[in-house]
Amino acid sequence: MLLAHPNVEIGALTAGGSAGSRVGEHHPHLMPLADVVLEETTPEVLAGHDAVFLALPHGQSAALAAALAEDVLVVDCGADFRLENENDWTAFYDTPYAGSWAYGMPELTLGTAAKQRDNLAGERRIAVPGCYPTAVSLGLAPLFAHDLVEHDDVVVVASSGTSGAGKGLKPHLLGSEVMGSMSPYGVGGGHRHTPEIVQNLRRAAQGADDVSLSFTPTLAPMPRGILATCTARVRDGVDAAAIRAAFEAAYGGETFVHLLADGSWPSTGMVVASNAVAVQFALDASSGRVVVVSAVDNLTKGTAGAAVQSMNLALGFDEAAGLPAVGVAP
Ligand SMILES: NC(=O)C1=CN([C@@H]2O[C@H](COP(=O)(O)OP(=O)(O)OC[C@H]3O[C@@H](n4cnc5c(N)ncnc54)[C@H](OP(=O)(O)O)[C@@H]3O)[C@@H](O)[C@H]2O)C=CC1
Ligand SMILES: CC(=O)N[C@@H](CCC(=O)OP(=O)(O)O)C(=O)O
Repeated sequence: MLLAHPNVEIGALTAGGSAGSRVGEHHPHLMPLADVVLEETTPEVLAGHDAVFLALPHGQSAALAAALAEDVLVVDCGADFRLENENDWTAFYDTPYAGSWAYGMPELTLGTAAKQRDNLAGERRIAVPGCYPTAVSLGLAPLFAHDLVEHDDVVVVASSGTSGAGKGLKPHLLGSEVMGSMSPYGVGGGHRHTPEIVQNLRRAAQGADDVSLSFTPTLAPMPRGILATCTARVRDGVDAAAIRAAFEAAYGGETFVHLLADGSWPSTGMVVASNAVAVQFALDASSGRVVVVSAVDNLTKGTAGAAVQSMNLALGFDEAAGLPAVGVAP
């Protein structure tokens, strides 16, 4: 995305164990960068850039960021600075709590009158959201902002492609284990994205402290994409027109988040390789629940796209610069 960005010149590209090798050995599709040699990830190598993107394993960003100048924009794709509450961090991560930064989800509605993008202009430290929290929070936030659902009866099941787990070797992620099979993980409140989603829904509901969530991730045999199916109990008297109005108020003017036309449902295929979010809902009158389905590409809107969009806002560029607004088909 940065290669296609009109305001960006790429500087140092750094790595861990791969330092010293060529970009083309790891990412052959990045042909213009094929012969660039990856450097060590040190404050010295990163110095002198206007913006630095970190995409390190959790817990490794804080020390590096602290060694970078305060006027340099640092965008962290890891979880290190996403959570405001130290107890939430220590419950799910095993490194010391490092604090929280401005949260890089511009379209998150904060009540009915503000968006998270208002908090990103001019920022120099930004935490990129997790991929599941992106799909789930953008799907549910308008309902919380407009007070249409009960806060304490939210159930989410979401499927992710395997690239969500990174490229490291993991026993359950061998091709032969994943292909032709779907499986749950982190069941029973065990996934570290649960507090991040709750934090976002609380922000949407302007600080409500009674939000609770049952979240179950599942691994799907596809390279990329997340499909989140979210349900919540609607408040008395809430009808489909009120729900549609809430989504239209939240996303009517957005470039990347789309409430689909009636009868059309999100799929991961329709957002692959784009920064788009596809959302649709149905009111299930028999159960008194609204069902919201949302789809994102975990590697675009779910990480790198959100990082570039956040940079654009922080540095005053066109918010959509360099970002693919539509995906590829078939
Ligand atoms: N994949 C996804 O869908 C999403 C990922 N994220 C976050 O983005 C970050 C990167 O994710 P992803 O690319 O999938 O993870 P990977 O595990 O695929 O890559 C992590 C990279 O970090 C490098 N690295 C590890 N330790 C160091 C170090 N000490 N110094 C410098 N580089 C190091 C490794 O480089 P080398 O190979 O050279 O050792 C490796 O390429 C993570 O924080 C992840 O949580 C966020 C949202 C979605
Ligand atoms: C399929 C898969 O394993 N997905 C990852 C989520 C990746 C991501 O967005 O999250 P972080 O940035 O918080 O790592 C997981 O469940 O841990």
